[in-house]
Amino acid sequence: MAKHSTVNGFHNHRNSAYSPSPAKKKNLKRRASFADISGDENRSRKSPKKAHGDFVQGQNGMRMKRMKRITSAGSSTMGATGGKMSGKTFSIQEQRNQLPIAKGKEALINELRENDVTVLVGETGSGKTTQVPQYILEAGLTGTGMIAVTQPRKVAATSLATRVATEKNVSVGDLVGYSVRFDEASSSSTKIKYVTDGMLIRELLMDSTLSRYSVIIVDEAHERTLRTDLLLSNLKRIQKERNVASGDSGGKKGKEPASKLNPLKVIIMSATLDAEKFSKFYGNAKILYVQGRQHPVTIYHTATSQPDYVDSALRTFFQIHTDQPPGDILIFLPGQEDIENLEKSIKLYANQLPKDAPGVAVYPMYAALPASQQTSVFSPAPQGMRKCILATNIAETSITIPGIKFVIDTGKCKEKRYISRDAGSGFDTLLTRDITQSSALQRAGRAGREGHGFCFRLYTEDAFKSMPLSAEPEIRRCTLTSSILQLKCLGQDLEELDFMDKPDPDSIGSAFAILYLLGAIDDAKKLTKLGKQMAFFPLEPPLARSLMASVEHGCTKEVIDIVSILSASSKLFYDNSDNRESAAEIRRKFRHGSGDHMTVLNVLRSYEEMCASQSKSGRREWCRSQMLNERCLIEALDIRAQLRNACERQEIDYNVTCGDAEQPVLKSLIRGLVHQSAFLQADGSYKQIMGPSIVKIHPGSSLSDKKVPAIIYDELIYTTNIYARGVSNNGERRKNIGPPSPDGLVPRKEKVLEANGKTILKIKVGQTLNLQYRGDFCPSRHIGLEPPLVLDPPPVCTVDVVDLKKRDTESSNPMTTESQSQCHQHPDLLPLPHLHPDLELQQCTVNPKNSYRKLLRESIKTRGWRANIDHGWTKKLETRRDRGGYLCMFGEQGDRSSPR
Ligand SMILES: Nc1ncnc2c1ncn2[C@@H]1O[C@H](COP(=O)(O)OP(=O)(O)OP(=O)(O)O)[C@@H](O)[C@H]1O
Repeated sequence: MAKHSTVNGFHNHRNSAYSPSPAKKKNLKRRASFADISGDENRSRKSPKKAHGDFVQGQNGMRMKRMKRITSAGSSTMGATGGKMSGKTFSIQEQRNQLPIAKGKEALINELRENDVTVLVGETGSGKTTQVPQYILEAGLTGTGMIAVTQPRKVAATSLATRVATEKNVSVGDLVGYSVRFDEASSSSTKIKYVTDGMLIRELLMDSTLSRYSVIIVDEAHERTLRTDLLLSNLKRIQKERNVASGDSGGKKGKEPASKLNPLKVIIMSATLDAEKFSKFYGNAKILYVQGRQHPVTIYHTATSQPDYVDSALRTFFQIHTDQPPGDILIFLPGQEDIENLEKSIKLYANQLPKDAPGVAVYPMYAALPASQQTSVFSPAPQGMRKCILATNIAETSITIPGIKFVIDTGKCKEKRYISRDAGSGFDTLLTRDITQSSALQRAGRAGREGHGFCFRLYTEDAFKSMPLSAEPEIRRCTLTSSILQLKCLGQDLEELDFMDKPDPDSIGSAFAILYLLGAIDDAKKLTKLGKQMAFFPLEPPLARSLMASVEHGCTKEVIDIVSILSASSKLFYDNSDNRESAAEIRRKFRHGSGDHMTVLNVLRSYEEMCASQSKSGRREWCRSQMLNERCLIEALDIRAQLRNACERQEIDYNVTCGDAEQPVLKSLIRGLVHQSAFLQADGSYKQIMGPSIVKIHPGSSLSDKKVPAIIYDELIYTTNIYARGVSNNGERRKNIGPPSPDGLVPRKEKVLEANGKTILKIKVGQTLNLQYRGDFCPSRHIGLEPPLVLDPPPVCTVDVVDLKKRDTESSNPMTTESQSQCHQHPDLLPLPHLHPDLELQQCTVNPKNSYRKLLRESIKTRGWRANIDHGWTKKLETRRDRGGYLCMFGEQGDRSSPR
């Protein structure tokens, strides 16, 4: 491979076997409690002193030299297996025995037996994920319980279960199974279950101590997904309940179980983990280290930085393809768009290669693709072709893709991030950014699974060194709505949980506001009956709320269809900027005037009609001709079956239909997407109801060429602009609202009160005031809880009046307890904000933005009202200092806009 030092200007800085980065080595030295189960005596002398626990010498330990010998022998004997089952089993067993972790098996088992919590660090490919569960099972550490191995991604969970089932010579779902969202393969004989971390969190709702499991292995913990963090926190709690009589376990085996519950062992694993941090979180748990990897990976860096990483990946690919021996290539790119572009270019240039050159089979791999298409990458390349997989970081951890010898790493990824802008009013979006050192090591680790591998990094070694060691935990950068709801069902408060890293108070405030709007919590932040029902469905809270609303509106059948499509992992309309217009033309017949939600319903209806008369190939052809993603439809039907099942258990009749009427469906959707609404501005753009962002309708939407007064949307994506995707018209809805009357929402006119010669106005204005949420945010006191249902009348019309003189008495509350509860039950209306008796009034000088003022003026004019809104009333805003974010505006008498 010396030749590679010139490829695309690459430097081979490490001609030796792949080794931990300098930063990682430094980390290892800092360890408090350290045991080397590889049994390398030389290393053991260098290891730092243990802080507690014994230093364990692997009984079957191996030395580095010996490992290298085994390594090279192994690389030449392994490969895609085939032939008879017995031969295959033998070869796989041989393969297992050669894994670095196998040499320390005895020592590892002893450590796991001794410790309730263990942090296990081992290089990629050392055998942690596939072997540790099997060792535990073989050693009888599980008792009658099961072993759960968590994975951040579905594809990893399913492919690992398949691999380990093969190693055990059983079918998937038998001794070895998996459970991922909307898919499960397990039975009463399952002892090892690969699960996504999200699924285990869901299991907590049913069984708060996860009593079915004796061992829970949290794999790839370095990714620090939100769910992993929730799990880590809960596992700590569960161990306290299950393992020890009282106090902190300190990661040590409890002597006296507190109850009859079986004790739980927790193992935290990764190749690139800040082991000390995890150890500390679990009371200085034991850290074990597996030295070595089965096959070396040679890493190359570019001599200069490569700003056009797609072009650079293209050139590197063809240099490998034309110069290097057989072996498949895995290219890491940030997202779908880059993958599609590179796929096109590779196919184009591959056609121009000399006739005798091997062909190229390109496979894209990203989360939005259907599961079956994702798993097709595991099949061998067609005869005489080189497989080229273009993947996002979905392929970064845990998985072994047979045949991969070369990895090209662009050094970029997309990261979900909460765009806060103004606190509490942001949204999650995917942003392209540089990867971390952890990711780079994981990506390199995908080569060298079956033999010597090579990784070409499209960035310099200096760039690698300047990357952060690991990513910011998701809990610090994403919305917390779903997690808070799930925790509420467990009787837990996110703010009070013991996390490795505390979540951001602004994100917590925003999540509470949304849950309150959805009716999942009340104004004391208590879980409502409705919230509990919502959490029962494996859906994001907004979609779960829409489903619940459909019961009231008599359209459960239609809403389940729509949310099933929205919950599928791939997109129904699979197009890009090149074919968008032609695709829109072809799909015109499905288009519904109210927007994308009814449009997808039309598609699903047509698909089902067509399915009744068509064969499998006929269906595929129909979808192809309509430019529809059949995988999404198939998955949606599967999800629908599960949602119907869940409905049955909740005693909800999922067959209730509204026929062709769209209003009930839209009403239900609006109820769930209440916080994802925007209204038209004079310049044709849309302004968020909750939040200050200006958004445009995505060009792929059926409403992109329309200007409706208000919209709801499924998601916002952030590119050159902020685009709303999955858009429907919220306008029809407004006509139905009318003046808020019975149900305790007394018409405002009658609520005009005077206090000390002043008319006191309470105005709900949405979050346009840039108010800050705080950790102890109380939604009902928040002026920003304006449901879009009251868009018309526009925001100024939602003026409510509060008698400040009476604010200390119960009657001052514009909503009595009774009326509040009525409101909660009312499908269309939410309680008006009200003054709380213990509210201390403060003044602050937050003014609405000019744009808001302009909007008010226009709104008032439209309704034929008189108002002098530039004067006076915007000047004062009541707020409570420690809470921020409330409340009332005052105006001099006469300032108030009032109906004619
Ligand atoms: N599906 C598979 N097909 C072929 N070989 C596999 C497969 N899965 C695992 N292996 C083999 O087992 C080895 C160990 O895999 P395992 O997933 O246990 O490693 P690991 O230490 O958990 O590493 P990582 O953190 O990178 O997943 C791989 O390097 C590969 O040789």
